[in-house]
Amino acid sequence: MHYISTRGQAPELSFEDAMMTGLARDGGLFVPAEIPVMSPDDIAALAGKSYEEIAFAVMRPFIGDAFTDDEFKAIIARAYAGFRHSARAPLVQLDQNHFLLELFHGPTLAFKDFAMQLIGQLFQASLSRSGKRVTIVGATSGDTGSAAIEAFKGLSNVDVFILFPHGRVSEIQRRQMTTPTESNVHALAMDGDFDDCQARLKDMFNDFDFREGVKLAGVNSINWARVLAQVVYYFSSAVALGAPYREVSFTVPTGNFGDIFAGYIAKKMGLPIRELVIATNQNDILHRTLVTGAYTKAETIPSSSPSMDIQVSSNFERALFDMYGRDGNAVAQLMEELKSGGFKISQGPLEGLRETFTSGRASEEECAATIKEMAATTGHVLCPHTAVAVKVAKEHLGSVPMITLSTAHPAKFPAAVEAACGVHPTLPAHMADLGNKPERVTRVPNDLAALMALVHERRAL
Ligand SMILES: Cc1ncc(COP(=O)(O)O)c(C=O)c1O
Ligand SMILES: N[C@@H](CCOP(=O)(O)O)C(=O)O
Repeated sequence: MHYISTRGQAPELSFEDAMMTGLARDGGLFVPAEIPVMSPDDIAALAGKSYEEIAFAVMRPFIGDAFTDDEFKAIIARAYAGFRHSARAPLVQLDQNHFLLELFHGPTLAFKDFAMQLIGQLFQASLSRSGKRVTIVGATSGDTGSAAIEAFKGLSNVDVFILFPHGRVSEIQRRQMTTPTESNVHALAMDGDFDDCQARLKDMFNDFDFREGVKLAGVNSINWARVLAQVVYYFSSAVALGAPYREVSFTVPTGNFGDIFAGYIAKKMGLPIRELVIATNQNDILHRTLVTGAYTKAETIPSSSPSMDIQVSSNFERALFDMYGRDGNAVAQLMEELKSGGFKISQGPLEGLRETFTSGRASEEECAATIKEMAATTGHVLCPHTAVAVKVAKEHLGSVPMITLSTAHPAKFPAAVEAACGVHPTLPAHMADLGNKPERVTRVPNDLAALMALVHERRAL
């Protein structure tokens, strides 16, 4: 299995090299040269299997010879051992044909743990084999950062620097990143918004001297391994509801497009998915793009679902690559145009996108009203990201089961949840003392040279 860049100019890499490299050297994102397909019989055979067994069956064809079967099984087992629910990703029925897929039972209470816990184990296995050490720099709008810190804290061969937008994450999200005491963890509160953080991260990857000098690695969903790990729960949930014999649809609260792109991969692998619905908050660039055909950046307006406050939706590039017939030059051209504000999608690719995805948006008022209504009618207290998705999913209910991804625990956003429904969601016991711990954070400017100097200075040699 080889991985190619969405911009067509970088060398093909193996799974392990693509994972350790993060961003391709031409600025593109790695995707598999071919998507392995599972037959209906292969999918039927997943019924009754544990999450870990499904994870092995779904991901194994993508990893090539990076790990033996036994090594990979052990890595998967360690990754999910710390989850607080034996099903790992349980389904909860909301209505006759509407289900929530709860993805917040991992250590940091967000869906990011599914991929980050696995990547943590994969990196450790790879680094202990090679004897190398790496510097991870990540950009977060709230959840990736804490999940990365949890997965890599205390490791002797990794430094982890997390850029988050100052003042634009919830207090719980911030404390998750600023209270760990391990010396290899560096929380950086940057001036600007998430797009600025992600842009500086990509700038670091595109500075080859810096990249080589600090042995830069990335664990955002620019890293293919992140997307791959997220494909698994599409299979586990669809099979639980009758796949391959019954179609299902998914609604996914979307920001950086990694999670819904994982659903797209599941569909390409043969999972019978009828609709993949993109749910956006008021920062609705993806919804507008599907409606108008123009990807046009707007000002990011802070919302109660801060992890989705994004304009430059990184993984959309992977979808465009497929829709443009895997033409790297065409994608490179679009990404060049994006630097000056946006681009128009040609008719054929746009039709492809519209056949593959549908979309919707929820305003702040609609998000709050959904939290209130769901608490009153079902007793389920939703996080704002999930509420955005539930609102949009309800507009797409049809004859097949709709699975809405519930991406974070409501206790990560207590102020917004309490304001919406009057319930103050409490943190699980393992995080109960989060508010009493001292914070350690460095305020940094939105300045590439200053950030690179800080990483150089702080990382352990
Ligand atoms: C809670 C939550 N929901 C939804 C999203 C959006 O996911 P993605 O960026 O993969 O589209 C994020 C951020 O990634 C998140 O943290
Ligand atoms: N919403 C994310 C933004 C980064 O997304 P990623 O999936 O590319 O890591 C967050 O919570 O940080």
